[in-house]
Amino acid sequence: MSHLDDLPSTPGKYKTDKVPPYGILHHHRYLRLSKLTLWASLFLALFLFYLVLSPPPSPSRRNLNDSSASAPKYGGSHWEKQVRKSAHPRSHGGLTVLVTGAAGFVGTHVSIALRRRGDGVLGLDNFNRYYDPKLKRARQSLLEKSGVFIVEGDINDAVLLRKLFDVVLFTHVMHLAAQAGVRYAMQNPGSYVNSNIAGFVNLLEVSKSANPQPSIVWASSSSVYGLNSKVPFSEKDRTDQPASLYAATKKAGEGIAHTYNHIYGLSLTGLRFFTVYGPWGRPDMAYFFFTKDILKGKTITVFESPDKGSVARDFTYIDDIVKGCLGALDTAEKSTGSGGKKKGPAMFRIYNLGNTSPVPVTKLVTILEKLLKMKAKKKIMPLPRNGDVEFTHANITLAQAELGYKPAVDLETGLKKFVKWYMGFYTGSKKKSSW
Ligand SMILES: O=C(O)[C@H]1O[C@H](OP(=O)(O)OP(=O)(O)OC[C@H]2O[C@@H](n3ccc(=O)[nH]c3=O)[C@H](O)[C@@H]2O)[C@H](O)[C@@H](O)[C@@H]1O
Repeated sequence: MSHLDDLPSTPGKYKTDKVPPYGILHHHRYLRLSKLTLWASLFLALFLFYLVLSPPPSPSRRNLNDSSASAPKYGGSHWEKQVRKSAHPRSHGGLTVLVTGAAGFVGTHVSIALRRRGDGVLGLDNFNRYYDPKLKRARQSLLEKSGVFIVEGDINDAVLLRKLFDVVLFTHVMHLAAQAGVRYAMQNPGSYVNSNIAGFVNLLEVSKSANPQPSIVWASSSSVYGLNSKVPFSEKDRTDQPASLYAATKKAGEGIAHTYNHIYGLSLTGLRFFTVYGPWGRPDMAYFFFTKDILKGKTITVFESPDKGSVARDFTYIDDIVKGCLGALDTAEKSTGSGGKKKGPAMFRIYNLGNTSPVPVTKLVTILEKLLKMKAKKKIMPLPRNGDVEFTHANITLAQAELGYKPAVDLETGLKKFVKWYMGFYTGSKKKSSW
């Protein structure tokens, strides 16, 4: 057995042996060992010297989703000024909100709504390439016009997050940055773990250590109901049968959030969104790419359930979702901890934000055909085993009672607004939507 075998596996517990006081043989062996130790120390010193001198790895390189391999785009007095200005509320008593995923679909709408009513909003987004970053950049321009600055960075970058909390005393975090999409989870499972689990934990870690701790509202998903067949879905129903990795990471997020609420006194509110759609939406969602494909004369695939029935979704219009998000922010109590220490129990809430009227996907197609004045080329296919569930239907009693949430837009009205925006944005049609 070499002396190296004696090294304990736990770092920091290693103690050097004393000089053996016996026998010449042992003495020679000791001299050889001392030389070895000397060389090892020299090598260690050089290695440490190299570590001190070499720059830390760029956070963007540690991040699977990041769109750029360049150095982080933050820091400096000009940057800090922009951050402070954007986060500063214009109205007395306004909130100071960090919106993660601000260049995303829901993030853009929520940021603009907050800014319009006088709250301070700072955006954070990594502009990844899950879908066309040009759309995200267009949303960014829109936000800039409203006075919302987006910091380009990742929720996994703890140094950046701590910096933001140093510069601004956020009262709230609206956490919308996530790897979305149900079916893509089969292609890129790591991205879901990276954003929806690791990124969320990173944000919670930084938030729990902040002083004051912010109140956090975050996006969960209707997909957590998975194979639950009891309708409409109520927050009390079982959520232990996810049908996709996406759903599993969103469900994990709810458990993780509960832990941080329990241990650190963070005020946390999870919103289970039900298939959100509307202007500036996500191109990976069916209503969006159906529109694109119908206009191009391309065949669309419409899934049907195993009993040949239609698959249905509780499609929820973006403006209704925004009202639910603002209601959640406004009713969120303060976190009770500070600097990583819990001082008392804090609120933990979960709400469904749906529309309460599921619509078959076949009906969605019929409405689009009418609005686009074009017949869709349809291919009906049995629902593949790709994570999709057959239907969703929200019970919103709780959100109605506690957040004042009241969805008001039906699918036809909402799609009309979406199509108007789509034509204006992609085809340059004159009939542009308001923003
Ligand atoms: O409610 C939610 O939590 C989720 O809503 C959507 O997920 P999903 O409802 O699956 O929305 P789409 O991907 O737009 O699909 C809508 C419907 O169209 C169907 N579909 C989709 C794609 C396709 O080619 N054909 C088709 O019939 C799906 O099976 C589904 O019933 C979002 O994409 C998720 O990010 C979100 O978390």
